[in-house]
Amino acid sequence: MDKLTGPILRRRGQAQEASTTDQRLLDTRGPSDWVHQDPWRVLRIQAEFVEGFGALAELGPAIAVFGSARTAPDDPTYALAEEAGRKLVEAGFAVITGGGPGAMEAANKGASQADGLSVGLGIELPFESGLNPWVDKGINFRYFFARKTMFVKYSQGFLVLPGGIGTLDETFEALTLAQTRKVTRFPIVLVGVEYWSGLLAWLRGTVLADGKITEADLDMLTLTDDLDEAVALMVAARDGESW
Ligand SMILES: C/C(=C\CNc1ncnc2c1ncn2[C@@H]1O[C@H](COP(=O)(O)O)[C@@H](O)[C@H]1O)CO
Repeated sequence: MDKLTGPILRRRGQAQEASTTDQRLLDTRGPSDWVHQDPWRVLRIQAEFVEGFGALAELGPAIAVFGSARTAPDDPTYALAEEAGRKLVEAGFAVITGGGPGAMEAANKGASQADGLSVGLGIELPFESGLNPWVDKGINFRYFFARKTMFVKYSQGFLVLPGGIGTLDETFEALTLAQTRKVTRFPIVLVGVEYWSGLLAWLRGTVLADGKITEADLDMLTLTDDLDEAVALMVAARDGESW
């Protein structure tokens, strides 16, 4: 016998519902464990996309700045991140970070103090840190994948400061999307020659040498210590010039 529960068809021994969907909706005495189940989570995930798209749709040109959550305020990289935030604003960009501490906080601080748009895409973590005080427009996400979509959709370039696993994840996500042409090619600039050289040497000496990537893949990355060069690349890409 066919049994239809909403759009779901069940036949031949598939678990049968004892009631219809609308009966269960109207029955307030029913169990509430469904709010913790995956089908319900899909709605929360959708809500994150809707809120993110709604909040960021009119942002204008923006650059994502990635970098370590652990960069201390007395670390020279903190000052560099602050300067990056400021210079990006002076070049006409909004600055998007992960909204957390360290390099994210510094880039938001530089952007905010330069009277630019300082955006933080925070993430709910088991250890609470919250949005840093220099975020002027913030969204808190539960799901990393929804948050990552926002970085890629609303940034015209990525400026990557020294960082750890989170920074590497974000950088390689951008590289994967650019390599597979899921996004238009955009600048991905690693700032910090000493810090990033080892990674680039390994990519060239092992990954490229073993045929797992091409020279063109490596060309997607720019390595520099010079923030002006980094910002100039972002500007050229935004203005449709070759870079
Ligand atoms: C580790 C600590 C707090 C973490 N808080 C974060 N808040 C927001 N975004 C974060 C946080 N941690 C990582 N991220 C994302 O990854 C990148 C930095 O990761 P890394 O491993 O530190 O390189 C960053 O760009 C964020 O998008 C308490 O110190």
